[in-house]
Amino acid sequence: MAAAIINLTHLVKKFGTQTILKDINFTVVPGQIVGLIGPSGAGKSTIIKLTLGMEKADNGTATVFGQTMPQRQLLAKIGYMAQTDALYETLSGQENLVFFAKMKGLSKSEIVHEITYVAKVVGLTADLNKRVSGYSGGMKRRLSLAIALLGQPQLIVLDEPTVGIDPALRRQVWRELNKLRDAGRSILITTHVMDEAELADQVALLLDGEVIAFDTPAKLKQQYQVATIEDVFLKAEGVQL
Ligand SMILES: Nc1ncnc2c1ncn2[C@@H]1O[C@H](COP(=O)(O)OP(=O)(O)OP(=O)(O)O)[C@@H](O)[C@H]1O
Repeated sequence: MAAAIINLTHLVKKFGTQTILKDINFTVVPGQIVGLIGPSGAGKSTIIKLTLGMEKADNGTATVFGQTMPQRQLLAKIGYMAQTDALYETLSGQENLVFFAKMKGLSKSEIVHEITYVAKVVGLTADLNKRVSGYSGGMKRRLSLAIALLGQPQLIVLDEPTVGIDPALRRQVWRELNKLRDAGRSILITTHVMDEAELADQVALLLDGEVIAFDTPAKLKQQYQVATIEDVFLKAEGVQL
């Protein structure tokens, strides 16, 4: 098995007296899409922040490319889309993309090529010259996703990327994620959309501070004797089906 790109071992995170994450263990290997699902407030974003070194664990380790984050030299290898957009509202979509492409250290010719590609993936080509302050919520999410994809990063971490994205475009985004996975990239994605979780290679089911299941969607459905990932989720929560 290829070396893990993300490796989470016995992660514990507390906020005040509340233990949000009790013992989190899973890996993401090259050429794999891992979908992290769990109820609202379960700690999905917190896992991502611990992974990327934006929060500090109370116990356990999180490594990315074998190192504890943050590591400046690894940032160009990672595309991250946060749950809340961090965009320059007074700049156009194009100007935002150029800014972040430069931050990632892309060359002038790469910038032109990469912006054309990512804008097409998220369906923003025609809107690139508009100011972001005039974008809808969905357009802002799409721009954030485009920024995460810039520079063909080896690891892509997406926190609820398809909120506010219509079904046709969501499919297009997933087609692209599959292509990136097939090219050997690693993708960690959190989602509330259960039929989206079915598209991941491995699903990590987060409940009560632990990953209670980590398997392919097919195996999870078999294990829980249900037809959909939504039902796996409900059954795991103890809901009578
Ligand atoms: N900086 C913080 N200080 C205190 N509590 C926090 C902090 N960050 C997160 N929490 C709490 O930790 C819990 C997990 O939050 P988190 O955002 O990781 O959940 P989530 O699974 O991503 O939720 P959602 O799906 O609604 O985005 C929540 O109860 C939240 O209120």
